[in-house]
Amino acid sequence: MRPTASFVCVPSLTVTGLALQNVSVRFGRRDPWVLTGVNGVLPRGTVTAVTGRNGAGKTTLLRVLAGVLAPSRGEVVGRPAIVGWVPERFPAEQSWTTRQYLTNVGRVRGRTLGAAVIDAWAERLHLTPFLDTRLTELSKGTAQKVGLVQALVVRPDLLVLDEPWEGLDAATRTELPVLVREVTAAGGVVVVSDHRGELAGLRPDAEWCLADGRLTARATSREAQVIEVVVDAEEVAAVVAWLRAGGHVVRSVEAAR
Ligand SMILES: Nc1ncnc2c1ncn2[C@@H]1O[C@H](COP(=O)(O)OP(=O)(O)OP(=O)(O)O)[C@@H](O)[C@H]1O
Repeated sequence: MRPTASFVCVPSLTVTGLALQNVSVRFGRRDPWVLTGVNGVLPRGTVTAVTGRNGAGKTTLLRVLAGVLAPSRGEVVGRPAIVGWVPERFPAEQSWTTRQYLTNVGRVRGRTLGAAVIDAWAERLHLTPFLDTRLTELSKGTAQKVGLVQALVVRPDLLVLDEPWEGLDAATRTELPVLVREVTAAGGVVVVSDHRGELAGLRPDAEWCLADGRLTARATSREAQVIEVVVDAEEVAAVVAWLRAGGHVVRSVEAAR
């Protein structure tokens, strides 16, 4: 049977800010409520972690935020125009090659993604050898990386990541916090779910814990320390950019004594 095409695709709204207002979800009229009256604000330029045990409703909440699931009650206000949605399992049952898929992602989202843009993203996530491979022939981890790229390549103002570590190799896991901070550095909102305690590297600004359909939010306390770093003069710009992308504050740059 010919594989069917499916994009990880979300609706667009042109509004500012992002908040959940009394959001409740159940999947059938007789089903139990998965989320009950959830409220929360996601400020621009921040990372929010959604935690909770298996079945607590993390994926459901993320799908509502991304706009791929309509809440039964309540609403999401201020969803930005460009949303990157990374589902827990990338739908790889499609006949396109990686390059064709990413090109079509751009078309569906109203963007022309030139070969150079796709090549650059592929190189960054070590996907270059797989650009001409059909999605159906990719390993699970490689398909997950395509899932990551399809969300990032459109430069999202809201990036929603559902258990993004699943199946990723060590190099991509290390790169993930840098990718996330590039979105927040541009003023974007990032929401990420986790049930295995892998969030430390992302250094989220807030944690939303789900239990019994309700949400407990808390700001994460991060103790700051100041370090002095000596680098070659020609590397200053690159190192400053890298530190900022990682969410660090660069206080000053001065000549070494
Ligand atoms: N499409 C659906 N139809 C019916 N019930 C669903 C559907 N999607 C999720 N559920 C139910 O909603 C509840 C929450 O599921 P959800 O996937 O949001 O939890 P989760 O916290 O992401 O779990 P996990 O950590 O295992 O991924 C579960 O009881 C699940 O069975």
